[in-house]
Amino acid sequence: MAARTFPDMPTPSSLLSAYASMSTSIMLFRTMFDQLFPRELRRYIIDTFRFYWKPKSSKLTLVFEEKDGITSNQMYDAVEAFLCSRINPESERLRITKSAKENHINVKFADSETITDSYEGVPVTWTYVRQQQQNRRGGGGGGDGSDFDYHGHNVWAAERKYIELKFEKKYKEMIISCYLPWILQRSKELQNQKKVVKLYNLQSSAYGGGPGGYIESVNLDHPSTFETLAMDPKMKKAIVDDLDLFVKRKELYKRVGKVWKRGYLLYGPPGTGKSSLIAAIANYMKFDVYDLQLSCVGSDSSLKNLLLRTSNRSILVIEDIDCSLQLPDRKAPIVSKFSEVMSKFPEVKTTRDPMFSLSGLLNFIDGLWSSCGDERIIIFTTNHKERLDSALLRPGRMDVHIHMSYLTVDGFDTLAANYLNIHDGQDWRFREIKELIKCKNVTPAEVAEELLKSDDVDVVLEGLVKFLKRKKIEEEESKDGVDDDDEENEVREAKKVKIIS
Ligand SMILES: Nc1ncnc2c1ncn2[C@@H]1O[C@H](COP(=O)(O)OP(=O)(O)OP(=O)(O)O)[C@@H](O)[C@H]1O
Repeated sequence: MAARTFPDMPTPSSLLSAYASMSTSIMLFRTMFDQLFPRELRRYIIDTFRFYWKPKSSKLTLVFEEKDGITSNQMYDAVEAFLCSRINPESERLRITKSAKENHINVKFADSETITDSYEGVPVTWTYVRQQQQNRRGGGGGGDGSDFDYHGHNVWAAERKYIELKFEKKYKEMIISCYLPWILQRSKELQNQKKVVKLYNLQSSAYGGGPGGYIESVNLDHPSTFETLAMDPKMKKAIVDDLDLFVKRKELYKRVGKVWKRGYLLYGPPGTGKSSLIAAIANYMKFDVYDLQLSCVGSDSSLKNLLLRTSNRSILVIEDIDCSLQLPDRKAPIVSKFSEVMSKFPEVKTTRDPMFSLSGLLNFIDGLWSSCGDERIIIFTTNHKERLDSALLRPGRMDVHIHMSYLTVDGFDTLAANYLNIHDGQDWRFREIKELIKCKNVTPAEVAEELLKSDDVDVVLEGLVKFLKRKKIEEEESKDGVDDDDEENEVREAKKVKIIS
């Protein structure tokens, strides 16, 4: 059979000559283009051409930066928490962390690791990125571990962390208006389930707080809960109800234009459980605690930097406010430890504001959080409420005043159950102990100390009776001068939780 021929097929030699003439034309065009147009115009034409002819990607990438300026990015935190719950068996790289105080290992997303997820059937890809960036500033420094480059600039490495979300462009609306809000909600639920509450120590860099402020967190391993607190049961209930109401009222706060925050003032003698109550609130709410050392804040601006580093759903604690702020007048400047030290060396120039003021603190509580704070609790503690400036106590600043009293008989029942596992009626000495407690000012801390002295219940209770009797005698000896009315008032006050607003 004769071989079939294709008359329209170009022959190899015709293909070769077509290619040769085409390359000659291109070279000719290029030479003309180079000769006719100046360099800048050529570049402009080429860039425009490239812009319109670049193949368009059908994918969109959203970037979640760890920081938004100097404040933390709530969306990044939410996504990070959410992705920890999405780690699957296919993951190839995971980050493992554990601090000395933690008794479990944390498994986290490692850099460059990718996780695929889907929302309403739309596939999305998450990638975690960590980048070392070299920053440069002129002169000085070096003591913070940074280096100098060959121009004498101070160079230090900063880390940029971000998470990328990639998906088909056509789902942009759905991802932004449905998927991301769902992640925010989900991360909140996950946070509520989290077992570990963190404690951050807020102090400015001048006092060892690191370049931007606070030092690393530790787990708040405080065992105190509302069950273990020796406190009037009605008072406990009033506090728990107030906290529950506060978290439920997001919409109300928004509607009336108030910052979603609640201020508590805990006052009472030392050892009555103010710190224990803070820990109980943190454990109940699962909120992290930021302990602000006012005496370690150099100026209004470092206070601002510190407060901007705190996150939502947290408790800001300022203990012993009367000792931290020594001036009763809110307009008067408060010379901080830092300023006090620096004032002794006038030759040392400092770029810091010279003083830190109470009005700075108050403005912050009101102003700063109105722009970037949600679901915040602020707790002040003091042993001397009467020494505080009325500006601190007014509603809106300190909404609930809680008097932490000396031990009550109900409080003793709680301590006995916690420490000795015995209850009222199980031991004949309870009656005598309660009579002594009723007429004596004894703190829960003192009684707790006695209850720890032995494992033998008899030894402990006998020791406690002796301790209380001894205290009674001591107090009676030094009683002269103490007004009975004052004591009665104290007991009456003890039963109060004052909700101002
Ligand atoms: N109301 C209480 N219920 C249970 N334990 C308490 C209570 N008050 C004190 N304690 C015990 O006493 C210890 C010290 O109490 P805590 O530090 O909470 O008192 P405080 O009022 O904060 O004292 P300070 O004013 O000196 O800081 C606690 O660790 C706890 O063991």
